[in-house]
Amino acid sequence: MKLDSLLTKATQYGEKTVAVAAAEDEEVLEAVAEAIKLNLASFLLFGDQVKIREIINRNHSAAAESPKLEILHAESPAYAAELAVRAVKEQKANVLMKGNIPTAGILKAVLNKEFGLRTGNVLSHVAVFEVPGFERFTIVTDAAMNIAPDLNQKAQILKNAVEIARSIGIEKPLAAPIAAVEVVNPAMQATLDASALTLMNQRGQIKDCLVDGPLALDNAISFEAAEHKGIKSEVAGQADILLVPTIEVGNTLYKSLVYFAKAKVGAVIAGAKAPIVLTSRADSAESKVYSLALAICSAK
Ligand SMILES: CCCC(=O)SCCNC(=O)CCNC(=O)[C@H](O)C(C)(C)COP(=O)(O)OP(=O)(O)OC[C@H]1O[C@@H](n2cnc3c(N)ncnc32)[C@H](O)[C@@H]1OP(=O)(O)O
Repeated sequence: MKLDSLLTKATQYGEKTVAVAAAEDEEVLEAVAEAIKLNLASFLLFGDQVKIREIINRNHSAAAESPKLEILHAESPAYAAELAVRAVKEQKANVLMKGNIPTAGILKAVLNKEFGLRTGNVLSHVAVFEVPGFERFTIVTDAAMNIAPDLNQKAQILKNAVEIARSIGIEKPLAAPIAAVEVVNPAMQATLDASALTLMNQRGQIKDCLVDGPLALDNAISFEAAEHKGIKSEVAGQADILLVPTIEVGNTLYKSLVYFAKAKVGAVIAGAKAPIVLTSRADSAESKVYSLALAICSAK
């Protein structure tokens, strides 16, 4: 499947609004202008209004006059994050997007007890990849938020990924909890958690997906590798979701796919009251637009 299909899908959800925190950022505004051109959403831009206006007038004259764009001044990036988060909480916007503010800064606003977007669930990062040579999407979680999740957190991270998969048309995703080996080794916590998640799925504690693990990365995505090991599994060789054991594994896999495999990616933080787009400077403008499309598809 192609990430371009999400651009079409995202336009079919009626008018959605994205609140951008600290929007005074060249790359973020490039993605906003492109999203407006594609008719993906309307935008509330919180931040330094002089800088925002200057960037838009200089680089995006078509978007400058668009009724889909509103600029709301905030004295500091932290205050812009608070205002953007509040706009989502008050349902003036359906999606939150990070601008020129550190990741930890916006996540702290999202987790704020008074005005944040907590639901009681674990929030987690879900990345959807279009990998050259692979027909299906590959979903990696969690590459960017939860550092070393325990079993309970992994179960919730998986549920978040299943929701995202279903929002883009994968009705019953196949999920592989990834470890270094495909057998249970009591010395490797990832294999113990993977087998518990598999049983939780069989007992109906994790729904709307098929979980089988532990699987090593090769058995999860390659039929040949799985066959070579004699693994009998409905997930092996065709996993839609790769649930990684730690942020280091996920982050390295994410960056390997982008830099070595030239994969395209869109990603969101799921599990909050609304999806959150956390782009970084290193992301391409295309990737930022895919992330916006993914967030719009998964917004309630
Ligand atoms: C893949 C490309 C993009 C990247 O490379 S991004 C770079 C890598 N990512 C990162 O550096 C972020 C890694 N994560 C973190 O730094 C931290 O976990 C994070 C998200 C900032 C939260 O840290 P802190 O603000 O210090 O939070 P804390 O642990 O003190 O907890 C404060 C309250 O928030 C809650 N919380 C933290 N993480 C949560 C989660 N995932 N889901 C739901 N709730 C969560 C936590 O339970 C705590 O609640 P309470 O105050 O005890 O009620």
